[in-house]
Amino acid sequence: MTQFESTDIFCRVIDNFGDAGVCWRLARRLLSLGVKRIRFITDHPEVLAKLAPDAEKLARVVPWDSFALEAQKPGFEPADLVIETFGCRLPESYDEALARKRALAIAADQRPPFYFNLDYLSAEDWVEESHNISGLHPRLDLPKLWFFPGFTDRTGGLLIEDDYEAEKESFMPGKKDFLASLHAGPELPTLFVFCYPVNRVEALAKGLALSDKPWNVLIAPGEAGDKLEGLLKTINARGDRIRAVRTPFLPQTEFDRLLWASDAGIIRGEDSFVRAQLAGLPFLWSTYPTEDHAHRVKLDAWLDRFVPELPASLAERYRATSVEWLEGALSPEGFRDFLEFAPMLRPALAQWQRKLLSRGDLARHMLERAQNAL
Ligand SMILES: Cc1cn([C@H]2C[C@H](O)[C@@H](COP(=O)(O)OP(=O)(O)O[C@H]3O[C@@H](C)[C@H](O)[C@@H](O)[C@H]3O)O2)c(=O)[nH]c1=O
Repeated sequence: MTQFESTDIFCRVIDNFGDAGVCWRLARRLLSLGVKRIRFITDHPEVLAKLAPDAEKLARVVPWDSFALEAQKPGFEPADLVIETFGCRLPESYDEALARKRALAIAADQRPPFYFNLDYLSAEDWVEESHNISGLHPRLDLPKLWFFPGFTDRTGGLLIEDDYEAEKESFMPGKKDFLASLHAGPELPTLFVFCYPVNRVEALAKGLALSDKPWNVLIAPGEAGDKLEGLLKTINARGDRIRAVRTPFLPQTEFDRLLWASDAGIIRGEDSFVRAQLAGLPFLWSTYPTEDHAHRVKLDAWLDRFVPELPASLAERYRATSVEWLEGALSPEGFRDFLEFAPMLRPALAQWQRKLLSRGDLARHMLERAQNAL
């Protein structure tokens, strides 16, 4: 669908996997929509390599510093479509080359390059006001468009593969085999846990022990997972009811399987949060923790949008559990309660998922926006 031949995506990794995770998912979407050449410029290529061992086959992955030097050389050519992510600030040499390319194109009456800043996801109201707003470079004649992902029609939407539903459908008959391949019990209810070290996994461990069912617990790699695994070992020493499984770090293209195979989840950050919603998985969100407590604002904003989908009997229960989990105040009984009511969240989550799908895909919206500017 695209008239853009080349794209440069700039990705700085603050920490963890979400920055590269979102940028790479965007890159894959753009490739599937017909963008031919992608340069993926990142200060942490090793994070990308973990998420996408095949990245080099699909894009040219370039370390940030060497690219900044490359951009200073005569004859350097910026892409037609340029995507800064999360306000990561492009090398000055690149902005200058881009401004030159733009000026030349305009002088020759040709299509100028298009420049986005793709920002973080939030359900807060201000996002609608800030989305799709153009700003100027402080020094150069170089406009840039601020694009925000989001949950409403007045935002850019979410990254959603065209074949998302088909992939899920073709996975589901093999769900038990997948669980068995992870050494989880194929017949047991399954909880997936991917959270931060600040989150109080003690409540999870004790709540699982209180549940009247034995559970599989798929524990993602990381410090919080190490702690949960240790706690579950102690609990199992007293009863051996919980099947704790450390999952390997799966390539991003396989990450959804963990969600599809689960009955409930603890997810985090931005990308796994979106994927859980697309999967219709009952979850508690470990919002990325920040010192200014913006994580609580983000959670409340999302709950304000989602909770009205729930029947009255569940609405406050889900909101309170979500907030208590984020604030480290959830009791073991509260978590056991979540495990019990999680299946009842499914119909509302399915309705929410349909709404998200109907809003269309962020990458497609970006391409349409850039093309409409021509
Ligand atoms: C556990 C696992 C995750 N993943 C992927 C899924 C996601 O793309 C990525 C995790 O990203 P997230 O869910 O966003 O969580 P995250 O916590 O890793 O990412 C972040 O959150 C952002 C909001 C912050 O800005 C970032 O700085 C960063 O901290 O890792 C795999 O591909 N395989 C795996 O096995």
